[in-house]
Amino acid sequence: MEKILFVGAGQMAEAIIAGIVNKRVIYEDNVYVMNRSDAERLDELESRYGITKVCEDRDFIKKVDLVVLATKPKDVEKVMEDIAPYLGEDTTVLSVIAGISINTFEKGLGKRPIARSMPNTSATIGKSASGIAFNEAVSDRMQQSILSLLNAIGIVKVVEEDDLHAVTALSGSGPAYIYYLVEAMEEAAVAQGLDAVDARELIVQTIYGAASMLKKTGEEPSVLRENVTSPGGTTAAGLRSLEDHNFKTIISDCLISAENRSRQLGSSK
Ligand SMILES: NC(=O)C1=CN([C@@H]2O[C@H](COP(=O)(O)OP(=O)(O)OC[C@H]3O[C@@H](n4cnc5c(N)ncnc54)[C@H](OP(=O)(O)O)[C@@H]3O)[C@@H](O)[C@H]2O)C=CC1
Ligand SMILES: O=C(O)[C@@H]1CCC=N1
Repeated sequence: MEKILFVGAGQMAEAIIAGIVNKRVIYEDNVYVMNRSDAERLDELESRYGITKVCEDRDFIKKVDLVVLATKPKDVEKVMEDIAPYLGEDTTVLSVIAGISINTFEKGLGKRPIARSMPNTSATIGKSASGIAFNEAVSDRMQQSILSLLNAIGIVKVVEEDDLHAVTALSGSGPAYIYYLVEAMEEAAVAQGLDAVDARELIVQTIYGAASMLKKTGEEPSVLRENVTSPGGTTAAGLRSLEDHNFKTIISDCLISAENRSRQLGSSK
């Protein structure tokens, strides 16, 4: 793949750009970005990553191999209208937009190679957990190129398109749940008398250590949990409180709400 153009220059576009440029999957000279109106933002991305902004020159879109759509779902109709006339016949489109189906893109952009993915913002440091589905027009070669891109920013699972709603709820939104957990643990620890800075460091290391244990030992989470839990001890007391508050139901409701919202975003188009 030679040239990539990001349409949309927000949080998610930057996370992917940072990941692929820092990992050298593609030279920054071959990465381009455009947005709707925020010129300062394009300058910021240019100077931060050495990539190139595309402003008025819509014909440039014809010259790229891959267009990454990274706008909000509500803007998708307008974006498709804006870029459709300029897409080359074989240009592949990779969406990172939550909820919007491949079928919607085929209708708005014509039958062409389309990949629909769901990365997360940890792409910034090469730690995204992404899901992806392709339409049948994406060649094996292009699939491999796109998978290489997503592998460079973390891990990627190829899934049935419909499962992307669940992936969005799980790993697309997932970092926010973990950050919320950190906020809650920190507030509670400070209320118990710990220094906020110490508490933050202890929490981050605890989450990092637990995630690393899961990854490195390959052990079941329930086994690792039991290893921590002494009979009649502190962990058992803490876990009992989580059970009393229906922790698993809370998490299940959280994922179902997010999945439903992803479906709604798609069906309102
Ligand atoms: N943030 C996250 O954690 C994740 C987000 N996503 C998905 O990524 C997408 C983008 O999210 P996020 O980066 O947070 O959003 P932001 O609001 O940060 O960025 C949206 C970008 O889209 C641009 N834009 C809007 N309309 C147009 C248009 N007509 N033509 C060109 N550019 C346009 C905006 O430009 P301007 O500023 O000039 O208006 C802006 O640069 C969403 O669809 C979301 O579902 C997926 C995974 C994770
Ligand atoms: O909140 C959202 O809709 C987007 C999709 C996944 C993460 N952020």
